[in-house]
Amino acid sequence: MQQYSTAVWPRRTLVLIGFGWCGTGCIYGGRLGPLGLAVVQPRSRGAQVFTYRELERATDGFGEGNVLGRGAYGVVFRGRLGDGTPAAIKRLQLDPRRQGEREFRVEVDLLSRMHSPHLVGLLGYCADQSHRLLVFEFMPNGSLKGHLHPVIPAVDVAAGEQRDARPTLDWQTRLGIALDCARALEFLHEHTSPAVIHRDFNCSNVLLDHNYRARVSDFGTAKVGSNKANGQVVTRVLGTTGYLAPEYASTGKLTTKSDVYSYGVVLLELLTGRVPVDTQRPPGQHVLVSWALPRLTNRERLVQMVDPALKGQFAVKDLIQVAAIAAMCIQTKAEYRPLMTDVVQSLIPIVKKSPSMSCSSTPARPLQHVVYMSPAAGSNTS
Ligand SMILES: Nc1ncnc2c1ncn2[C@@H]1O[C@H](COP(=O)(O)OP(=O)(O)OP(=O)(O)O)[C@@H](O)[C@H]1O
Repeated sequence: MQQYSTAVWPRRTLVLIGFGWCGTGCIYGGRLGPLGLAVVQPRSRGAQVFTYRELERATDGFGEGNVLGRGAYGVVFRGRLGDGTPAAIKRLQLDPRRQGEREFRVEVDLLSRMHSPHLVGLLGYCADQSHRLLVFEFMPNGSLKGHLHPVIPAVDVAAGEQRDARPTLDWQTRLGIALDCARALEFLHEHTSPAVIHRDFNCSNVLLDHNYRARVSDFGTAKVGSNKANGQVVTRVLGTTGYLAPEYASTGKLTTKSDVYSYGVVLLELLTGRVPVDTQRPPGQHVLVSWALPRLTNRERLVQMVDPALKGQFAVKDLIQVAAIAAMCIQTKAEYRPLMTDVVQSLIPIVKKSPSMSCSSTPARPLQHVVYMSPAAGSNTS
């Protein structure tokens, strides 16, 4: 029983009490609401609770035309809430082992407490009978993956189209995205106590707003670390192929440095436009990290490995600096990888050169700098 997070909805006001886990079950305190939430007085703005009917209305009955994307745990729909707010509504598919239920609880619990302009905000949720839905801020430019690695419809491939119709992200936009993501992870690792380890940082979990500013999403598999250095915990290996830090993949030993490795992979994707694992490429080029590593420290080979779409947009001096950051992040030895604060500080002067990017060390929206968390919160058994 511990830690408080707030959840507010128009008619009833909630504060979650003891929203924690004990083995496979949950412990709650106070008078119980839909999720076992205790009904008490408001403390701050938080996530709204929606009924299934409200979200059904918001998405025109979860129509196919409103599908924004599909992930491992469910389908995401575009919607408009009763007050007109645009939203992305994720309807979780609960499997027989109720895997989705655990992700739902972790996501509601963590995002109700953590507020940063670099994380996708949770507007609310629905736990009506067996329905589990999460309501997020709508990010009009979708995922970074959709921009870097667009899926070309089969019909366009047949017609000889090589690329998605959307313009390719330019160098400065990519740098800005790299900085926003670094700040998101810095917030989780260093401004939250104990640290939160995202555990599945990859380019499909980076979403872009109307200005192509990035925010990190998908906290369903996140872990709250211990109070040890880097919040080390030993856990079941979850995550996405190509992004897993070697020590985590082989031993399950998870630290904030596992996220730093995944960040390095995303940085490589931004630089090269390549996916982390591509078995269609010639031998020796299947795994992005192994292909890129020797090139990152060789000026000539480095320039050649950059996404051809970025030709003529960058100064080689800046490229070398970004490559050096990527090389540090993907080091095999976790302890040699930098802290995300170091990454942020290294990127700021490079991004600053662009007049279009805001890169003051104070974010545009006030950052809630320290969020004290119970170690049990988010400590899902997986
Ligand atoms: N807040 C949002 N605003 C706009 N689009 C979103 C939002 N959240 C998700 N999407 C879209 O829905 C897609 C699916 O998201 P989801 O989080 O379910 O899965 P994923 O991250 O792509 O994959 P996985 O769950 O396997 O990690 C995203 O790739 C994105 O295109």
